[in-house]
Amino acid sequence: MASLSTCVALHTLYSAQARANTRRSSQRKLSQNRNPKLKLRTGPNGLPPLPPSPVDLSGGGEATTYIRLPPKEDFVDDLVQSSNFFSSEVKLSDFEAVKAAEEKILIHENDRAVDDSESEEEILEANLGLDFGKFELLDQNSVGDNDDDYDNGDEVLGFQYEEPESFLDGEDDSEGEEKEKGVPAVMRCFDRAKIYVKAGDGGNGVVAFRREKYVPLGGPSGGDGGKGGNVYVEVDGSMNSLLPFRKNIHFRAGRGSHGQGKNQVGAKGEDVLVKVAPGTVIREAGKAGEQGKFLFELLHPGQRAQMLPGGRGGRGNASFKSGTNKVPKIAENGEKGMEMWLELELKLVADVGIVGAPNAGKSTLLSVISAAQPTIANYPFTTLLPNLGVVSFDYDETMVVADLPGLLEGAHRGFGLGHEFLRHTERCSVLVHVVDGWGQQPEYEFEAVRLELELFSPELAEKPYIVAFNKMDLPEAVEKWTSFKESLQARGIEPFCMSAVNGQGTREVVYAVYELLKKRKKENQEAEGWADSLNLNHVADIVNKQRSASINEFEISHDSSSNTWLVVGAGIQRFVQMTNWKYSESVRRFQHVLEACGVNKSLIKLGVKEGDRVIVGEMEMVWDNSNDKFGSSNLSKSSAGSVKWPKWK
Ligand SMILES: Nc1nc2c(ncn2[C@@H]2O[C@H](COP(=O)(O)OP(=O)(O)OP(=O)(O)O)[C@@H](O)[C@H]2O)c(=O)[nH]1
Ligand SMILES: [Mg+2]
Repeated sequence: MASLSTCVALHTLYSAQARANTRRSSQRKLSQNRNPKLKLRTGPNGLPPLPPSPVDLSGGGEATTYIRLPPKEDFVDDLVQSSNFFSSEVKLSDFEAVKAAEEKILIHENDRAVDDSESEEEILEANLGLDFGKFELLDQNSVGDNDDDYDNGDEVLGFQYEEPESFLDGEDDSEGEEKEKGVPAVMRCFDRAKIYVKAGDGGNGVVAFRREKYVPLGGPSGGDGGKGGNVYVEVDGSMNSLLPFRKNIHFRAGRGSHGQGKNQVGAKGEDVLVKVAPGTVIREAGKAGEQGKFLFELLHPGQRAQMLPGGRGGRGNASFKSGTNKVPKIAENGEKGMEMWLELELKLVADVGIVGAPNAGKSTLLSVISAAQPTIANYPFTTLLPNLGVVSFDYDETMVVADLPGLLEGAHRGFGLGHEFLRHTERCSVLVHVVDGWGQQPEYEFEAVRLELELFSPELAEKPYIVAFNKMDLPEAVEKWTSFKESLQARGIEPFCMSAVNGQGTREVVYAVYELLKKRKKENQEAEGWADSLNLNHVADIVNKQRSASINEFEISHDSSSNTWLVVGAGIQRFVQMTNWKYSESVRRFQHVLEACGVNKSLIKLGVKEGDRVIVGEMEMVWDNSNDKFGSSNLSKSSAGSVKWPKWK
């Protein structure tokens, strides 16, 4: 297949320099390293296959240090998983090797005769594109030493392949691994998280009677339980990632206090506030591998949505007092707070997204047009996380620009890093496509990245975009510019040329983007206005509606093999959950309710027989034909005729 290289020239140049530098320094540092953990074997060309050193922007190709390094494990993980770091060249076509590895996996899957353990190892190697044979274990001393080695800038890397840990404490392991394959640990959970929220349970009501001097027969005075705490989700403008959910994923609101004597109502449970970054989409967690139901998205700082309302407090006996029952010995349990798993997904709220192949100069462009200071270096995947910058114009007009990690061929299928962040571009109104003018085939690079965008999402490909041909300060780029321009013009696209490094042509690009953005915003204004007026509490409203479901609405299903009848209905199930069975009057009330809401009648109609099991919520009973009521050793069969129960709310 024709070479799709974007960086061949760069890497040939770089690799000669870098190898000479790194060989010298690694030899020096190897001798300083007192406790090396793993040693790299010499590569086929006699040179150690070291990862490329970053090259400073200002230093014109001089080796320099990283501006900010991720923790060592992440760095190693990243290196191990991105096989291309081991080769001296990184190019779009490099991922042919990965494709070949994929095919290898398929062959292994088909070939049942291959020994399992052997094939597993090969598949792993194929996945990583890494030949484990290149490393040899020298010393298995404590892992803690690694940090020291790292801090000293030691170039003997402790390569260890570790299973990526799930961000969900053991839940949905397989899904997480598949989804986050190839992403360094520091980035996991950055823009996706799965959290558990639970509204507070209501406090229980109590049975109490007033006893006071000179107040004979003081009457019932058991207070109601307090309401459980609510769960809110709020946008915190200072957050720009979902990183806090990497460690803390459980959010439980406080339960309401129980009621007390002297008609004291229990205190309300404490609310819980889940803070998310602007641009977070919230979904109900779906089954493994499936996307859950969309609930809402929070865009602006300060926006707050009530997610789950707390459970209602149970009524105390004072609430059950009536003309016919002046001494009620009955109280309710507090209502259980609803719980659910939520999927959070952060999509950056940027106006403009800068996309392009790795090393094209995206971060350099952002650093020139805004005050943002992204890491810039002469190696692919310098940018691991999106960077945001604000471009200011006259009249206080601004636009937010996001610089995204580079896209590779196959990115939509998970190669490289860019796909992890493509979703961020979904919210951008306009894209700037930076093309590396120093690459071997800029037209091909352009096509490949466009195709990735299309494959990821057709809507993304439809977004208006501007093409910026970069590195025009280099003669190689100038040579290619004319043919690139002509080929794009033939397709009706008018590309811009610029040199991000010295700022030439960037002004034109920025103004063109801004014009496009203004036009786009105008078009979208109506839709945005509609979106802003959305009711963010609609989830809580649904829960409240479910709670107020009538007790008369239920469905009965029958399992003839076990002679079981299942009565399902939100109202009646809630009633069972709130019934406090330790009071005998509760049992009578329960019988009465079943009679009144028509469960008994329906069961008789459907042909319930003596001894059949009937299940309502947590309650299991046996049908007793003698008086058409449920019978059970626990349940009283006495008539509840004289008990007046309050209307169900
Ligand atoms: N000569 C020249 N070099 C440039 C120009 N723009 C960027 N570079 C260099 O290209 C290299 C890559 O630049 P970055 O801005 O890090 O590229 P990127 O697209 O953000 O790369 P990734 O984050 O890895 O995807 C750096 O060494 C820059 O100095 C330019 O206009 N001219
Ligand atoms: Mg970058």
